[in-house]
Amino acid sequence: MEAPRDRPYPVLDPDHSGVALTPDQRRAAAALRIGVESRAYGTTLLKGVTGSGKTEVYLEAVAETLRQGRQALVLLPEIALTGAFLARVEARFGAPAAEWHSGITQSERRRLWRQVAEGGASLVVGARSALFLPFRDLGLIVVDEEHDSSYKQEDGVLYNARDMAVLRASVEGAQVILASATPCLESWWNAEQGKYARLTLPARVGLALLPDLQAIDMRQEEMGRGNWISPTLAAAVAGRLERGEQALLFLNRRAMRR
Ligand SMILES: Nc1ncnc2c1ncn2[C@@H]1O[C@H](COP(=O)(O)OP(=O)(O)OP(=O)(O)O)[C@@H](O)[C@H]1O
Repeated sequence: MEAPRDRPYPVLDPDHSGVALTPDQRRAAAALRIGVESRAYGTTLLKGVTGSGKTEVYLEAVAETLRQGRQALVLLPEIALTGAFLARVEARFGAPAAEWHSGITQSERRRLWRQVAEGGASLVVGARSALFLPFRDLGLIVVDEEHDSSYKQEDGVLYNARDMAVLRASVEGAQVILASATPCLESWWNAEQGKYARLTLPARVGLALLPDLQAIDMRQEEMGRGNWISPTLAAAVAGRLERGEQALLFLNRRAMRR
């Protein structure tokens, strides 16, 4: 007897809602739609500053995949698998996507595994291991924040989900979209070589302004012995504190092992 947990996922409506895209977004979405329509393999690097509307654009490619009756997979770095993204997908397609990550229960896993194989799950949002699900007819893989180091599995079987996505898509006749504001060098090089198509969203949507950025060249700084904060940075922080404001310093948590 079929257990209730093995019921199919709700059907997503590719035309449920959507924002009016900007001309840059429209151009990028049209190129991605053509790729999906081809039902053939292809990889596109979708580059755009934070807030340039990359997600809206790749959701259009997901919509086209659904129209084609094929399945789509959106990979997110583990940490980004938040309710906010799932809520956004649900608002776009009128029903929730299937979720795959380490936090779901064993029975959900079983349900998803079976439904993916039977075609009862048309959109999966997941962490890197979702790449190994037995999709019946996979038409699109989106790797969001493709530069993120959490796509690298470093214990047991070593692999990078970004590369596996490209490999799987080439086997399945599917499209890959690598989305990032700061693509990794490997993807950039593949685009330069013409192996990947490249689409760029040059501007933020709406009135949002980019912050002022300044790179400090440490070779030009007069660093005291044992000091690792440059005088320029120290002065910038002090200036903010004097004005009663706050400052936040980020450190890279994951140092590359040598
Ligand atoms: N054409 C549009 N009209 C109105 N709002 C839009 C449009 N495109 C995107 N937005 C909104 O702008 C914000 C940023 O868009 P989106 O998340 O797609 O950008 P992004 O490039 O994917 O950002 P990130 O790099 O942070 O992932 C979102 O709140 C989104 O709903």
